[in-house]
Amino acid sequence: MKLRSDFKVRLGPTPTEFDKMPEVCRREVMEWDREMVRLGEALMGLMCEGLGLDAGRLKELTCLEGRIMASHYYPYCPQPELTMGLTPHTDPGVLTVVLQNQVGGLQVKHDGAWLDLNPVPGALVINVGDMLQVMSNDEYKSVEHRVAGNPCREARVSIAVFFNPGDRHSLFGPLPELISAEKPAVYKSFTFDEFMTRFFTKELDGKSLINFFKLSQ
Ligand SMILES: O=C(O)CCC(=O)C(=O)O
Ligand SMILES: [Fe+2]
Repeated sequence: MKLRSDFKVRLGPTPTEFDKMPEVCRREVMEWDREMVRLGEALMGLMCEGLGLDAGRLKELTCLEGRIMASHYYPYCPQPELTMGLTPHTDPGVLTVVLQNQVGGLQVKHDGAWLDLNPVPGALVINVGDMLQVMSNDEYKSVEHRVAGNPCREARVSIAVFFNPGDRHSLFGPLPELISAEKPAVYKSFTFDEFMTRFFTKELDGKSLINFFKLSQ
């Protein structure tokens, strides 16, 4: 049984051509993207400041540029306990912004337990992704999340925008400013291309991908 349908659009660094997008929503997608870039820049600035870095550090590293929008449609599921809307995973990129409708089902793992992220009208969910965990040298942790099977007669709809490094071929690793004798690098450096190749060849199971790039301590 198909649990959900997805609609994915590449927004950057090279956007999908306007006339290749479904006509019914192309203007809205472009407008949403413009707002997401503004929001992403503000969020990344705050995350940098939280690490004691210049507010523009992540932007300089092209982290605003690689954007993908994924819309998910989770239909009603008569036996939700037998299935999942989306299996547990962490998002591979830097940050993710998620808009969800009123149905609910998104859960995050906290202290080993799954907590419901009940929808709040007008609110967005912001996830820290694996690349931000790596670049922050474990100061920020990517969040494990999943979506339960939908028990409501109404469909669940969500729209995620993933912020990834636009530069897929340079090496990324813990930022040098955050490495010291007391806090040595936790991860080796790798390209985002290499990271995504591994992401797509493994089963999505929690945090195993990021662990692959850990240096043995
Ligand atoms: O549907 C959601 O709320 C979450 C989607 C998600 O986690 C993803 O696309 O990576
Ligand atoms: Fe996700």
